This record gives sequence, C-alpha cells and structure tokens, in this order.
Amino acid sequence: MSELMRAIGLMSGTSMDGIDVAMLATDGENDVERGPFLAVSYDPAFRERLKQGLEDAKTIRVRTERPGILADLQRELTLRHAAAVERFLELNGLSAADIDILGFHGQTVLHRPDDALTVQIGDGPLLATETGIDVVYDMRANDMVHGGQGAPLVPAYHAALAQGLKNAAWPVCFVNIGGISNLTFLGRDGAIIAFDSGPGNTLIDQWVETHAGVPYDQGGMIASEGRVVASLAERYLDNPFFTAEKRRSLDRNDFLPPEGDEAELSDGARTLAYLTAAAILKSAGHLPEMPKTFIICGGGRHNRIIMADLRELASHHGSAVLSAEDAGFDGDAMEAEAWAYLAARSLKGLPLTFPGTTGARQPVSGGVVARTRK
Ligand SMILES: Nc1ncnc2c1ncn2[C@@H]1O[C@H](COP(=O)(O)OP(=O)(O)OP(=O)(O)O)[C@@H](O)[C@H]1O
Ligand SMILES: CC(=O)N[C@H]1[C@@H]2OC[C@@H](O2)[C@@H](O)[C@@H]1O[C@H](C)C(=O)O
Repeated sequence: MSELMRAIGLMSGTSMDGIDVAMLATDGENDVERGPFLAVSYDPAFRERLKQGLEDAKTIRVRTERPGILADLQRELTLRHAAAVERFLELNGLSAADIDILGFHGQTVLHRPDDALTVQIGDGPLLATETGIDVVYDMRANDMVHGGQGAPLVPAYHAALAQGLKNAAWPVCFVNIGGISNLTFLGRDGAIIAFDSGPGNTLIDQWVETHAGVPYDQGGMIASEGRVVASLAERYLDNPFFTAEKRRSLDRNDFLPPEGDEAELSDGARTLAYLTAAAILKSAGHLPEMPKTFIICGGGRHNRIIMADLRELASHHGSAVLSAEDAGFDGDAMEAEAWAYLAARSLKGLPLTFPGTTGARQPVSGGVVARTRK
C-alpha cells in the first residue's frame, strides 16, 4: 500500500451557494478514507457579486483575462477559501502542518468547450500563501489542451468510491445534481463513461428566486404544489444538447429559466424539477446500457420531487435510485472530496480525465501546483 496523503478539497460549484470543504486520506488511487466536511455559505451580497462576475466573464477570449470586477472578485473568492480552510482546521483540531495538499476548484465563470475555453477564477499561489499549505488548482485546463471538454472531473473519484460499494446492482451510475447535473457510468468490466446530463438546480433556483424571492426550493415544497406543464418540459427536452452525437459539457447559461408568463410559480418549479429528472434519464439513453443502480449526490437530492420523478422514470427501465447516503457516502461532500482526491492524483502525475469521461484524446493529468514558501 502506498503512503496516504492528507488532502483537503475545496469546491465552489455552479450553484454559487458557498464553499464545500472536505478532507480525505488517500493515495490518489484505490485507497480513500473519508474525513470531515464543512459547508460555508455565501452571503447574498457575495452571490450577487459572483453573478456579476459571470456577466463580466462573457467578454473573455483568453483565459487569463480578468475584465470588469473579475480581478477583485478572484482575490475576494480566494481569501474566502483561505478563511474556510482556517475554520475547517480549527473545527477539526488540525493545523496547516497536518495537511499535505489543498485541491482548489475556484469558481467557473465561463465554460465554452466548443472553443476549448474554460475559466475558473481562483488564485492558487495566494491561497498557498494565506493557508501555508501547498495548493493544486486549475485542474480543468490541461484536459482541454488534450481535446477534452474540461468537465466533468469527478468521475475518477466516483470510480474509486464504487470499489467499496456493497449490494448495489451493476452497472452503477453516479449522478451529481448540482447547478448542472453530470453522471458517471461504471460498467462491470471497468468501463467508465461520463458527461454532463442537463440542467440540475440552476433553473429551479433562478425561477424561485425571481418569483418567490427564495434562493432555492427547499425540499421541493414549491414544486409539490404544482403540476408539470408538458409543453414547457418538452421545449427544454427538445434542446439539441440531448440528441447531439458528441456529448458536450455545459455552461451554467446554456439553459435559461422560463419566461415569467410561461407558468405560475409552483407549476414552473414542478416542471423544472421534472425536467431535471427527465434530462438525466434522457442523457442516460446515450450509455451503452441502462444502469441498474443510480446513486444520487449533490444538492438536488434534497428536492423530494426531483427524487420521486427520478424513481418513477428509472423504474420504467427496471433501475433503482439510491441517495448517496443509502449507498454509504455523503452526497453533499462528494465534489469537495473529489477535488481532494484529484489533487493527490495530480501530485503523482496520475490521469484526472479519460477519453470516456471528458473526451480527451488520451488519459491526462492536470492541475498547477502552488508551493508555500515554507
Ligand atoms: N434542502 C434542499 N432542498 C432542495 N434543494 C436543495 C436543498 N439543499 C440544496 N439544494 C439545491 O442544491 C443546490 C446546491 O447543490 P450543490 O452544492 O450540489 O451544487 P454545486 O456544487 O454548486 O453545483 P455543481 O455540481 O453544478 O458545480 C442549491 O442551489 C439548491 O438548488
Ligand atoms: C466547467 C464546470 O465547472 N463544470 C462543472 C459544472 O457543475 C456540474 C457539471 O457542470 C460538471 O461538469 C462540473 O463540475 C463537476 C464538479 C465536475 O467537473 O465533475
């Protein structure tokens, strides 16, 4: 058994709800011991700044450009990550010297795989200086250099976790319902296929924020009072994304929320919850075979309507739907854990992505290391 690294992963996802912090002891290969997790929420004012950042990023043509507020925002975001690490260490009775590496995702502000352009703001060297811990950051870029979509990157971690699964029927499919949803198919023969599967929570979040002034539909309560507007759901599901020959990763703005007059509040939330579930099943139609078990991670699994729709749609294929917890994992921590795992892999020069996950021409490593001045 090779030596385990203590790695902390930091994820600020497309939902822009906060920073997830998770720790692993891992060799970056098959050995994974899951540690503590902390979620640090962004305040509404900072979420608004992130949204402005996404707007300002639209003019970026070269990935190092930081127009508008982006240079300032990058610094603020990085300092918030440093504070989150400090809090995490304090809560768990740890110090910087106990940690080998931080895996820093940053915030995606632009993702245009067709132009081989992906931009995550986040200053790795500043985070290393502030925390006193070495940092691996910018993990998506090298994949694009090698012909990949730059996302999803979590599949390598899903594959490692799947080895510990007990009593799940294979093939297994991990589904992350974050802002955008993505899935990882794992075949009995070791096959690994992954792609973004459609809108996750972003449309629901934007819809209920605009029409009810709340950041998300807690538990799917608003949706539970509505009915699916079939024409609206069909309009989304007719998007060429679902039938394109090549699987393509998504930018947060690839799908936009309905116009205000297309549904009333609860029908809109109900329709978008259905869309989230139906998009996953429709995308799964591109897999070599229908998974026998879907394992659901990410914030969307807290929406009971999404989960009920998923169970219903999957049952037509004889597939079971489990929450990450049913399978023995932590569905809120998984992406941050993945960034810890990927950082450990990056340090060892192991591949982060594969032809079957991002479409990269060959398995490729990635990430940039920022060393502390210790
Ligand atoms: N209790 C809840 N009920 C309903 N929805 C919830 C609940 N908690 C979280 N969510 C949804 O989950 C979202 C956050 O999910 P998550 O943290 O997995 O996304 P992310 O990591 O930001 O996105 P991505 O995986 O696309 O990068 C919230 O924006 C909200 O829509
Ligand atoms: C460009 C980018 O940040 N993509 C995210 C986004 O959020 C979900 C989905 O779209 C996924 O492709 C990816 O994140 C996860 C963590 C991944 O790379 O596996």
